[in-house]
Amino acid sequence: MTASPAAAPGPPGSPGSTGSPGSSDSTGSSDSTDGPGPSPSPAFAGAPLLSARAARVAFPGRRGAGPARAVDGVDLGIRPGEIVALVGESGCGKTTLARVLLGLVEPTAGRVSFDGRPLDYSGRSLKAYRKRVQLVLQDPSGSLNPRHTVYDAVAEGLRIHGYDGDERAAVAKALSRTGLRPPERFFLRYPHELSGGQRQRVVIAGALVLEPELLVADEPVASLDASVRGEILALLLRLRAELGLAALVVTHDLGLAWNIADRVAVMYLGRIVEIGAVEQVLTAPRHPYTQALLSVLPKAPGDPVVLTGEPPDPTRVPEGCRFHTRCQILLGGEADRAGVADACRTRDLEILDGGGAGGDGDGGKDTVGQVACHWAHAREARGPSGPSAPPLRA
Ligand SMILES: Nc1ncnc2c1ncn2[C@@H]1O[C@H](COP(=O)(O)OP(=O)(O)OP(=O)(O)O)[C@@H](O)[C@H]1O
Repeated sequence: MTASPAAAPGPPGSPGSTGSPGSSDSTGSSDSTDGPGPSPSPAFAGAPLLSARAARVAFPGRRGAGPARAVDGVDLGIRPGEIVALVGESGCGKTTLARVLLGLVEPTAGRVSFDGRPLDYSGRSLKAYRKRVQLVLQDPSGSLNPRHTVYDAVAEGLRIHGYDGDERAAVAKALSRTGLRPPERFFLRYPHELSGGQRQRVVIAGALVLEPELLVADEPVASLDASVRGEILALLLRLRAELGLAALVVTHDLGLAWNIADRVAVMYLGRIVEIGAVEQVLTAPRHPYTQALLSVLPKAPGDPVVLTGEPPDPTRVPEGCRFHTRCQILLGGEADRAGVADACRTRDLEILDGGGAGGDGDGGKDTVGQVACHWAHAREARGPSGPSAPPLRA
């Protein structure tokens, strides 16, 4: 086991609460990485493994309200072996988007494709799809049945999918992959006999046993002690290195995104408003919303951006840029000075994500590459002599 700094790293100014990959738990496994910070991003080439194109999900609204546009025009591609972190405040649509990508919710518009083929929502092919894309939930205590042994918990997926190979060998292999070794020592244990980190490994083994190509991990370390978070992050990175496993990691925690992701997608009110390499998005954010999220981290430079205006409500998505009613750039007059205030109030932008390869300006009228912000585009088009970078305050 590799010793690692006690404090987690994270983007500049992060609280350091995530736990860096390589910190220890009692598992006796050997997950470690070369140290804190974003792992060097491999080059991801070729077509996305999993993609959403203009995906929308609208739920019936509360009485008297319009439909809740939980996912409202999302374009995202995840390439084989790539780890994408999906971040944003509570209620922005992260879980709904994750459920769309898992095939648990059929989009009301747009489409999801896997391996180049649109998802078929009829029973049999959906079942086959769900083998290839597995979910890891945030709370191992909640997702493990206390009356099931580790063996049964891990074998459950095999039984659901009618696996006809050597079940015992498959369970042992999955447990081994998560660092629970020797696996047989864990077969007859119950969840209450395990540490939190070991329970999360069992949950991950239950996902791995079907040999998926992509994991959707919903807050995978949120319920764990800081001391074991790093172990689980290191495990996910090791699985990517060894198995080429891709992952979408849904999280509120920008420190976690920094530690694990190749790219970060920032979601606001049902739509991805910025996406890019983790180093770029978390150290040089282009969207005012991303800037605001980063500004409230405890050690962030400058003053925190206090977002004013109506809290986001998916039954009342504003006309124009969906962030404009709270945008510190528009409200502070910067957008006027850049000559884009009218566009902010009248035109929303939709990101076209090529799964890591896209640049800006690759779309049609109201679509852009990596940041959905008129002001950011105007500023960047004018270069260093254009309007200055925003102060990180309201
Ligand atoms: N089944 C549903 N019926 C109606 N509205 C829903 C339903 N599921 C989600 N919503 C609404 O859709 C919006 C997005 O919810 P979602 O759970 O996807 O957000 P989230 O970003 O994952 O939030 P959190 O981080 O708190 O889990 C919320 O306003 C939520 O109230």
